[in-house]
Amino acid sequence: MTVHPVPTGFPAGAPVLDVRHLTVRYDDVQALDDVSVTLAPGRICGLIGVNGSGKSTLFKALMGLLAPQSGSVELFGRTTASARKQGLVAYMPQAEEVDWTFPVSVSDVVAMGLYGRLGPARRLRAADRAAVDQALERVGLTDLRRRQIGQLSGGQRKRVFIARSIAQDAKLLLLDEPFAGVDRSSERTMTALLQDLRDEGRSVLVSTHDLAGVPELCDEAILLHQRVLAQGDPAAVLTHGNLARAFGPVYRAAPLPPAAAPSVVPAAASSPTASSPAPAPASSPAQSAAPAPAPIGKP
Ligand SMILES: Nc1ncnc2c1ncn2[C@@H]1O[C@H](COP(=O)(O)OP(=O)(O)OP(=O)(O)O)[C@@H](O)[C@H]1O
Repeated sequence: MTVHPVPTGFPAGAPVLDVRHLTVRYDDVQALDDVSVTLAPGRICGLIGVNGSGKSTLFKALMGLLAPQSGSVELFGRTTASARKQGLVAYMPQAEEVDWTFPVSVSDVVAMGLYGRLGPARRLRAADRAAVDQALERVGLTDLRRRQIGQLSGGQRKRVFIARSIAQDAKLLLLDEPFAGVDRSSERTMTALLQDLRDEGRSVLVSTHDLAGVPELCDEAILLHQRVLAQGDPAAVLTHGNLARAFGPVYRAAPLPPAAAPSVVPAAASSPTASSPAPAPASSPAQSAAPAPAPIGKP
């Protein structure tokens, strides 16, 4: 398959993701405070942070699923709505946000990645069916294509979403904890797959609690704690000092070198409200509406 890593006319070297001064609140909870990040084409960026540090909120803001109080998001130099309409971006929400009982098969879900380019009847043409088949084959799920989506293992479900983004030919993948609940073997398979997609010129923003896997998987990392504490080369970002700032007392009580870090950072690690380096400004306007859950039918 010929892959065009960025849309035609997109300036060479421009960031595919450009977030500036993004601030998001849920009523009295400050989730993101003045977050600015960029991502270049053909890069995998790990998004690291304690539970509650704002990772999922950032993904939802990038997808336009919630409205920030201030700041801007550009994907491929355009609005999120425009990038989504053109199928440039694919999003894998956290597993608990997906209704796995939805009566659709594995191949139905993968085909949903094509909806943006189908007519209102959503009838698949031969080329569309071929794209679904190729995507399923690429993630190793051809044999399970007729299964109801909920009848898959955790790792297989994650691969369905990656297949959907491949069928869609998304240039930017936003993956919220794709390794959660996935065994080591599936994690290795997914790591190789994401690196292949990266090598085709696609970009990936991936949140993970697996600190030990970051240097192998990622070209760069962002350490988030309401604010961006550090962004850059994983070795420069995942230092003792930065990890202690990001993870608080739990990390300080049992510091570990990144290479030997536990595969899952304890969920009991301090929340931003417990050891916030970025206290919420009292004057920020409140956001009362919770973001809409990501239905399985929307790429
Ligand atoms: N719908 C909501 N309404 C109110 N507060 C929310 C809502 N969603 C998230 N929050 C709060 O916003 C903050 C950031 O949450 P978010 O889910 O973005 O963190 P996270 O880094 O993704 O956490 P985790 O690693 O546990 O998934 C937390 O304090 C959380 O409790």
